[in-house]
Amino acid sequence: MPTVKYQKDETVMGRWPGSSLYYQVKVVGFDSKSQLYTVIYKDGTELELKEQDIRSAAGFQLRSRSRSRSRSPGRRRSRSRSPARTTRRSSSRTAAAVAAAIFLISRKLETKYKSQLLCEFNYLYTVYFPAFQDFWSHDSRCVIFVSQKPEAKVDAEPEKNQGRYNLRRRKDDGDAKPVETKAEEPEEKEAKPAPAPTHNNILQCFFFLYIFSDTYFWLLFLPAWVLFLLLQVNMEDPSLVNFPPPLPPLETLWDTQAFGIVILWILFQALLYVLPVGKLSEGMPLRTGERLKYRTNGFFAIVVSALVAVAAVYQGIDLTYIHSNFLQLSVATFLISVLLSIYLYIRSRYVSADQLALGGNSGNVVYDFFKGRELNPRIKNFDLKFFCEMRPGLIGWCLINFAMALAEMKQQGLDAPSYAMILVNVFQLLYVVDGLWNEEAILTTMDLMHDGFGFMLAFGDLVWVPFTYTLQAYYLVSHPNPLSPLVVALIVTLKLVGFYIFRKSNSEKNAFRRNPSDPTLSYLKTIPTATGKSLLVSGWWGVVRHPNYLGDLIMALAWSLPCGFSHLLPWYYMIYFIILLVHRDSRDMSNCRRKYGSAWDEYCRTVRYRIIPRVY
Ligand SMILES: NC(=O)c1ccc[n+]([C@@H]2O[C@H](COP(=O)([O-])OP(=O)(O)OC[C@H]3O[C@@H](n4cnc5c(N)ncnc54)[C@H](OP(=O)(O)O)[C@@H]3O)[C@@H](O)[C@H]2O)c1
Ligand SMILES: CC(C)=CCC[C@@H](C)[C@H]1CC[C@H]2C3=C(CC[C@]12C)[C@@]1(C)CC[C@H](O)C(C)(C)[C@@H]1CC3
Repeated sequence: MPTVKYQKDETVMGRWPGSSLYYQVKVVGFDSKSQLYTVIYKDGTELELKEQDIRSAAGFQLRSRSRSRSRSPGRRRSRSRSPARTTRRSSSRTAAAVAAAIFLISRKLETKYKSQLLCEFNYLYTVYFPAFQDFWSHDSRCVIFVSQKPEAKVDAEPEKNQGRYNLRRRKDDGDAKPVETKAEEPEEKEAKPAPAPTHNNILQCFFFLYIFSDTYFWLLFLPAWVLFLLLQVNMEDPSLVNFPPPLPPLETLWDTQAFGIVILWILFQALLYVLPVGKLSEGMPLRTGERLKYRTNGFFAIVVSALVAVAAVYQGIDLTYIHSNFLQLSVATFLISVLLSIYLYIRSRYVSADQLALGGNSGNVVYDFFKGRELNPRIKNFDLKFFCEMRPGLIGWCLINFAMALAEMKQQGLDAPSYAMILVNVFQLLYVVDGLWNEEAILTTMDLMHDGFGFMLAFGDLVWVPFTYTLQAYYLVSHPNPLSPLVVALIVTLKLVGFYIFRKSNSEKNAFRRNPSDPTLSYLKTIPTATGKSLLVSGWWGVVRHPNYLGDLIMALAWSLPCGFSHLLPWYYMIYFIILLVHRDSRDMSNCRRKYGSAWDEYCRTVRYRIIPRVY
């Protein structure tokens, strides 16, 4: 191609359709008739782009940096010419609030991390106040930050969504029938400019940023919160106003035996995990195109663990030790999660860029330690993230619940556990067993596909899940709540409804992602996207955007109801879960918006509610 601007095999930056994001692409050809370049993205997606949607890689970096001099008159001119910007600039109060926020936040951090923080600001605001994303993504400081990250997305154009492109679906795409062929159209409609953020939005944003993005805050808060809950549940009258709860002497928190027991438990689970029993499942394709293999024998692991636990009881081993030494066991597990996170951080310094997650590589040690750098840390075939997420904590949760049932019988002199305890035990066991039975499905979740493995997940999987998800059972040990058979029947019905929605919707998406041309799913309507993947727009995923969260929330309600309404503590899981799922939904929404662009907007227009039909 001697006369064209970009040559075959040249690495350039190509605009991602429907957005103002640029990725590194390779030129594979030029069609002189249509004047279109065929380019290939790193994940193998081929697109046809016009010349104006391509930038030279070197010039691009330079431009991004030079644009950072925000006081340059040229820049000011180009920004104010954009109609969307004019609207956004209308509020000088907004600008003042942003400036104040930036100033205050920047003072918190060393200069080196400022730009990272600004991007966190953008991310958080995107999550809480999506309108702000558009506004902020034009800020040059963010451009600098993202352009410094390896393989990161780069936003270089102030005039958003003006790119015209011609899409070609990936050759190997085998998705089910599309509901429309929007992505095949040569021209994309102009996206509506986002509404201008208000002064209050900005201040709220600042508040969220200040509190939530502070990794130090979270690092201290999460363990302290677990400690607070565990101290509360031991009290006769647990309440938020018991603050601070009476602290036991510090030296009683450490117990070598408890530490040994936790280590043995993790090793036992690790042994079950490596046994050549069960299926070897393939994970989703990585950025490199590679697919990792996972030993999905979780169901086998829980069955063996249950048999061992029952055998131990028959051998006279007193499992109520778990109840009476709960605090010590949690402290030991916390220590293990910290040691594991340190190991994960150190090893992540030696892996190639391909193996890093997209978040969590900011260069700020504490932030990266918390978020996790490496995507799939493995020791040979032993996948640490997958193992921790699905085994010691999850199966430990059921073991603890079982021990609480024994402790209830002992403490209250019962021959059998109470109805409430049985319901909590059976419901949560069903949830875990279901997760392990469908273990393959976890390979398509956000955590496995996108998140790095660091303190947050290590602590979440090993400490948070087994020691806070068991609070209802723990609570019932010393707070009996008799239930009539009618109430039992109603709660069971609620649980079954929730479970049905949860299972059906998760299975539908999982089956579709694994094989989009699965004949059993051919009745479903889909929307094609530029990435080659399609979005389900009928069936469960046509009712709300996260039907699986809806089912999960209904189940959570059924877990709390058996504990009654005397205290807030057994409702803690329900409250936490609403916050977690609303946050995850927002995070997922902005990720999908980035990934799928206008196709995602189309999906959101068709399926209007996020989690609860006609409500939210
Ligand atoms: N008990 C707990 O503590 C807890 C905590 C969190 C989550 N969970 C449960 O874990 C399960 C997994 O949750 P998750 O947060 O990972 O999210 P998820 O809902 O399973 O996955 C979201 C992903 O699904 C894909 N997707 C979204 N809409 C789609 C559509 N219309 N058609 C096809 N694909 C679509 C997108 O990924 P791609 O397009 O990239 O495939 C999106 O990123 C849920 O059931 C949740 O309730 C439980
Ligand atoms: C440290 C904090 C506050 C959060 C860490 C989050 C972490 C505890 C959760 C993130 C994804 C969750 C999850 C399950 C358990 C809790 C998490 C790991 C899950 C394994 C529970 C069982 C289900 O059947 C499931 C669908 C397999 C769940 C997948 C997601």
